[in-house]
Amino acid sequence: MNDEKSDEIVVRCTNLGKRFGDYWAVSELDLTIRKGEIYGFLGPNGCGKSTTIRMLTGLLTPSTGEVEVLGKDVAAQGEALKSRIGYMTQKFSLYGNLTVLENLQFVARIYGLNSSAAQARISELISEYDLGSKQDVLAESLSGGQKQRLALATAVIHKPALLFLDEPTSAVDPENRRAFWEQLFALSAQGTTILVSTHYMDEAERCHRLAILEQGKKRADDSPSDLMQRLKVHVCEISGEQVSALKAPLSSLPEVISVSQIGARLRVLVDKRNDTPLELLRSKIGTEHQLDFTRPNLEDVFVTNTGRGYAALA
Ligand SMILES: Nc1ncnc2c1ncn2[C@@H]1O[C@H](COP(=O)(O)OP(=O)(O)OP(=O)(O)O)[C@@H](O)[C@H]1O
Repeated sequence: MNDEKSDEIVVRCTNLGKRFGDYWAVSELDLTIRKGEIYGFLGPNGCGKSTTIRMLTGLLTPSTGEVEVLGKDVAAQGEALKSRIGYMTQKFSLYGNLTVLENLQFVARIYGLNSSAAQARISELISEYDLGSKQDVLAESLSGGQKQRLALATAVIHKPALLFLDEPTSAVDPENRRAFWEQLFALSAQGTTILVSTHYMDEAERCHRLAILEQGKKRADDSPSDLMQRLKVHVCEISGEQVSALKAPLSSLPEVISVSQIGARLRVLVDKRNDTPLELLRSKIGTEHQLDFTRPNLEDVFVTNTGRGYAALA
């Protein structure tokens, strides 16, 4: 995002909900997303990320609520928005039996670019997304990372103001994921607003702002650093011999929200309403192990805003 933060609101929805039969896949969702932001939806499988994105793009009609995108009411003016938004799904909607170049030419035609504009834009994208050596290769023969780059290139061919990415990196390795995020930051710096769904913490941490979703409801919504700062738990770490034996006794403490093992260490989240967490844990584990506070991370935010953590701290 540009350093100069924009206040222009690109997506606003209130009380958004979607019911399938008796089941509310999304409910009571309020969102405000500003120009140039990379806004993340973080949540487990089935929490309603794709359903929300499909409602925001106008592909799915909401059961409740209103959605305004780029200043237009999606229900009434959805058609006018199509040329201003881009959408990339986890399945990379590419034509496997067309080459890289043919995929780009085809999508350029769909968006109504005339042939000289299309040619110029396609050469720009081929160079920007490093597809030069692959332009005559069938899309189905590309590697996961190359498919992802081509899918992003097709999603932005018409320079959309708003880009929706539904779990765009689930099929690629960490190096490709990092490179992909560099491309997202470049788009954001040019003013493109990006909404990205993910269940990867490292990816969520890169977003300017995040909504944590669970069972179709928004549990929290802020910048990753503010979410970490506002944690309702103390984050403690225990190291030493055979820490796994400590898991059960620590979990039995009502003040302990979660205990998770990371290698030879235990990460223990203690309700912040307890003022003396180290004393509390020490009383349970004895004197053999090292015990101290440690820096919070986004996983702590996730654990405390979903499931048992959410119920215990609400
Ligand atoms: N067309 C549909 N008919 C019935 N139920 C649906 C439909 N689409 C989604 N659902 C249900 O709504 C819930 C939310 O689904 P959604 O695909 O939005 O979740 P998600 O967070 O994107 O999950 P994932 O990470 O697995 O893609 C799920 O329980 C799903 O089964």
